[in-house]
Amino acid sequence: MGEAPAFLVEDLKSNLSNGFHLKSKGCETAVDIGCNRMYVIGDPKSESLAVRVFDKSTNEWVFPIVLGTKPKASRGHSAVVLDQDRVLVIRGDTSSDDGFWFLEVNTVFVTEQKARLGTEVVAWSKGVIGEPEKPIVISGPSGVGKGTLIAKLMEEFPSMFGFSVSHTTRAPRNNEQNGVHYHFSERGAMEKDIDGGKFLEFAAVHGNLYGTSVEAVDVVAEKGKRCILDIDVQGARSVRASSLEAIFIFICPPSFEELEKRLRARGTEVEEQIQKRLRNAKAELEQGTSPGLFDHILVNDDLENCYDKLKVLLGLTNTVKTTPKSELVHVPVEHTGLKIGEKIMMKCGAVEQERFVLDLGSIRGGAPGRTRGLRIDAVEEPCDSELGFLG
Ligand SMILES: Nc1ncnc2c1ncn2[C@@H]1O[C@H](COP(=O)(O)OP(=O)(O)OP(=O)(O)O)[C@@H](O)[C@H]1O
Ligand SMILES: Nc1nc2c(ncn2[C@@H]2O[C@H](COP(=O)(O)O)[C@@H](O)[C@H]2O)c(=O)[nH]1
Repeated sequence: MGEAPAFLVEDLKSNLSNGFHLKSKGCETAVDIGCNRMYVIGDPKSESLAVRVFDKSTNEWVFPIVLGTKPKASRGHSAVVLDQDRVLVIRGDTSSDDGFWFLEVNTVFVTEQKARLGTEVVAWSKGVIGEPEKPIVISGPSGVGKGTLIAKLMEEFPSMFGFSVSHTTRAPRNNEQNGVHYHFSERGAMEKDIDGGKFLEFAAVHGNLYGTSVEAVDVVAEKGKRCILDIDVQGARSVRASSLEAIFIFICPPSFEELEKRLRARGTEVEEQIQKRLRNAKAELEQGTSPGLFDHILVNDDLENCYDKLKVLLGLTNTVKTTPKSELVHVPVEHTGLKIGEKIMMKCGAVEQERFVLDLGSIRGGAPGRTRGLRIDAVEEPCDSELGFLG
């Protein structure tokens, strides 16, 4: 689909038949993606960018289920239809690290959710400039030492890594805090959230439900940190199949006997649970060490030795690496975006001196995660006149 810059609510009024009246003013943007569908983004009463759909074939409003972390309402926004699947929403008065959001209306993920939920669904995916470091998925049987290794990593590199706090229906252990080690949840509430599409992955593990919410990963990314997920093999397989590109590491015990010893020595499980976890460990070890799922396998024999190997494969030896921050660009309240091929030509401000090009040519991912690989390029002067847009 070609260029389709945003138009404001006044335009929408004149486009809608049957005298439909919109009460709100100015804070809404309507985009027509074809197929008799008009998406209205924004609502002055809402703290986030709300979405509703006008079905032109029935002249009725549809209020979709909105999945993903929603962008906060901003002082002005615009929208550019990218294709029949996605709309790029540009928030005004923001910096570029929170300025570009994708509203997915027909992507594979959204289509699946529509079929599953039997209703209209849209999903937000935040646009990330550049190539952030991939999240790290760590799996392995219970008691192998995943948590111990992760704790060491977080302690040595506190500004670099953030832990994805999972939800679980398991009861907390004595030393565990809600919201820190897990979000301890009622099964019903967790199942409802799973049905509502709030989870990136979930699995029944040792008789309880565990899952990674999209928000858990977003919270870490929001802090500019690299996300670590401690999840079981089933969860790792789901993440592999999702749009989240991650590094997958499987931790093995030196022997089954040692695994049992560690699990017992930890003293957190009753005998029945220990037996269950050891039974499950056999299958996990088989799946985890078979080719295809994990990128790296580490044997946690001597803890320090294993930790050193983990640091080597994460490129952390010798130097404390900091994630390079791409240069931030300010997106003012007044701005316009025009789609030309894979690029969005941005002109900013009342006098339109600030200009840049948002390059979508390498984007990947998308809901239920983030859309990565956006690039901001400076505008080269000759293209102003060629494009007849900026000059
Ligand atoms: N290399 C090691 N040698 C000896 N003991 C270890 C080693 N690594 C971890 N441990 C100990 O083993 C026990 C289990 O470790 P940890 O709790 O980190 O396992 P886990 O894989 O996170 O388990 P779970 O999946 O049940 O959360 C802990 O008491 C920990 O101190
Ligand atoms: N699929 C998922 N597995 C998870 C998640 N969070 C933790 N886990 C795994 O569960 C077992 C048991 O953990 P415990 O804390 O009860 O000992 C362990 O293998 C974890 O890796 C999750 O969000 N999804």
